[in-house]
Amino acid sequence: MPSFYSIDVNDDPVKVPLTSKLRASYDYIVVGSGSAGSVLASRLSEDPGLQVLLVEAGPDDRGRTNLQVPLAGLTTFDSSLDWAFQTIPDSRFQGLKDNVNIWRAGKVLGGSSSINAMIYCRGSRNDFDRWANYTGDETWDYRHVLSYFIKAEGAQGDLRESPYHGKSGPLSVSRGANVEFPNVFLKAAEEAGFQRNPDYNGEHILGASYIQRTQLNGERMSTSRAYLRPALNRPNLDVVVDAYVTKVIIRGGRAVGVQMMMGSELVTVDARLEVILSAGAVGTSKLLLLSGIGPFGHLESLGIPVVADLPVGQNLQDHLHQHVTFKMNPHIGVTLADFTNPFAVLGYALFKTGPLATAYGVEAHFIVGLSPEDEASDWPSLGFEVLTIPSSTIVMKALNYDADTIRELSGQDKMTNGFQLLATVLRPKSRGAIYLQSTDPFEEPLIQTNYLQYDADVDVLMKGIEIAHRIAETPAMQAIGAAPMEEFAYPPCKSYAFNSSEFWRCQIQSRPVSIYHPSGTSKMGPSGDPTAVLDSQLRVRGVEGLRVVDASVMPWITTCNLNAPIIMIAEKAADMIRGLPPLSPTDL
Ligand SMILES: Cc1cc2nc3c(=O)[nH]c(=O)nc-3n(C[C@H](O)[C@H](O)[C@H](O)COP(=O)(O)OP(=O)(O)OC[C@H]3O[C@@H](n4cnc5c(N)ncnc54)[C@H](O)[C@@H]3O)c2cc1C
Repeated sequence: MPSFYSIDVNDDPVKVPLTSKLRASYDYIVVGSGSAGSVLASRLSEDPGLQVLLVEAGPDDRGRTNLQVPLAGLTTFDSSLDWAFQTIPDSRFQGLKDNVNIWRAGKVLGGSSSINAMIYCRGSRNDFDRWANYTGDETWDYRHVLSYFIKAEGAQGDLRESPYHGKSGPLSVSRGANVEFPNVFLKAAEEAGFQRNPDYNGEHILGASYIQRTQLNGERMSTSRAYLRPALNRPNLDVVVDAYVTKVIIRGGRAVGVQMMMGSELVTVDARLEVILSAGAVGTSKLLLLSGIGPFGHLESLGIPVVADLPVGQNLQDHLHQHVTFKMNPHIGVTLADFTNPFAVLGYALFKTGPLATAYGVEAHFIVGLSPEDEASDWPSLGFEVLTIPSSTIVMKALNYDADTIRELSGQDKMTNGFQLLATVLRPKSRGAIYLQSTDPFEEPLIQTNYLQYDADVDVLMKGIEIAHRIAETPAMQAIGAAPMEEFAYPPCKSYAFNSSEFWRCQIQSRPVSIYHPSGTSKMGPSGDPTAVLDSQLRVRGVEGLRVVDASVMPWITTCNLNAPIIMIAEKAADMIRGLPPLSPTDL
């Protein structure tokens, strides 16, 4: 990390100490401090009559500049702050090192919200209406959950004027272009026949828009910063870090506590009311399975006594993307050199804008419904994250491209100006699963993605590639010299004519990459549905005192990024757990 990054952007100079002494028991134990867990711990401990423990496997996030300066977040990949889960090798994925996807996930206070690209996008109205129809619980419909999105949000700038946005919640959301390129992109999208959308979290989601970010004054707004730090002084909230939960203790069909490793010590803490798992889709699946809650046959094969026979780990969904990469002439985006460019660093230090304020270079969002019905009902199936940064060895390593590709493409590090359109399948048909390898809680789980199981998912990516090229051919793009990067081909695909459909099918099949949205592995559902793990109050079926609140609970993945909906889920869950009535629905 260059020394320039010693700019102090820590907003907690007092550094309230985290808990050092554990009590023997708490009313609620929340496992995992990510997008969901930090929200829950904060909201539950608003009631001074409740004692709450938040347990996090990773360290404190405060004082770490790379978790605060948006562009520097890239340096967390493959560091001790990244779980870097590996999927089961798939021989189709020859363009990836060892044929695996590496799933980035935050292992630190704030979880993945501390290392993500900060895009704030709630999803389509239809996503939530479908959850409500399926569960039979109307409080999951859009009009109800919108009240929780609004409660969470502290919108900045012009967003505050919209009734769809919240003004006084803890989670700052800002928008703004930090570099010039998104202006060109939005003009080009219009020239290609797509609508501009002034606010994809407003009345409609479809269209091309400037990005909205979980950011305040150019700094990252993780859930740790937004929710946890203001609550650290509460005497009824204890937070332990570097504490790895190994199982939920269940006695007589009731969750009564957790077991965790703290250093070399195995510690047990009791829960008087509930244990709440917010360890992310992978972490929560592992913990439930280790605790005897999962598919009977799988648990039995490992010799784990079965507490509840439930489809934990099944229904795994993720958003998969294909990079489409272009060069351009002017310096109107972000370049690798900006990391150390004194002007960029000084500009950020003084004004908190410029390339360093962009998270991984994402500056615009472009969301498309591919059929006339989806267009009419405002339900996307294809999305683009618009990255104003060219590809590079750093990016390719993060995506786990194989050594041949990285060697072949290493010349790109010298390329200064370029952009990437990440065509993403937003409503995947493919379903994967998470299993245990063994009963060792420290062993990696088995993650079977089943990516591209259905041609329909490949077709969405193909359509995305076509649209990306259409946009690059517009007058606005031609004026900046936009041109596809032929040399960005995965070597075996070079035998096909560049840009032919065979070429792109080959690229997609050999190198499909996640945007790190695993979800759905402990879905909520209606009573009597054997495919559901939770009821619509997020309680684990057949076990008392145990809930799941994180990405796992989604019956269907939402059609945009996941941080915002997970925060909404946690806000809503906090009211359920405290026995408060749900917020009234909006009339929007
Ligand atoms: C690199 C990256 C970029 C992304 N970009 C975006 C984006 O721009 N916008 C967006 O909306 N979404 C984005 N996402 C996705 C989004 O951030 C995640 O979907 C979301 O944060 C997941 O929330 P969660 O609460 O389910 O899990 P997490 O936030 O991952 O939290 C789980 C927490 O549990 C802890 N934990 C796990 N196991 C244990 C255990 N056994 N004991 C104790 N603690 C444990 C983990 O360390 C972690 O802190 C991105 C994700 C990544 C990784």
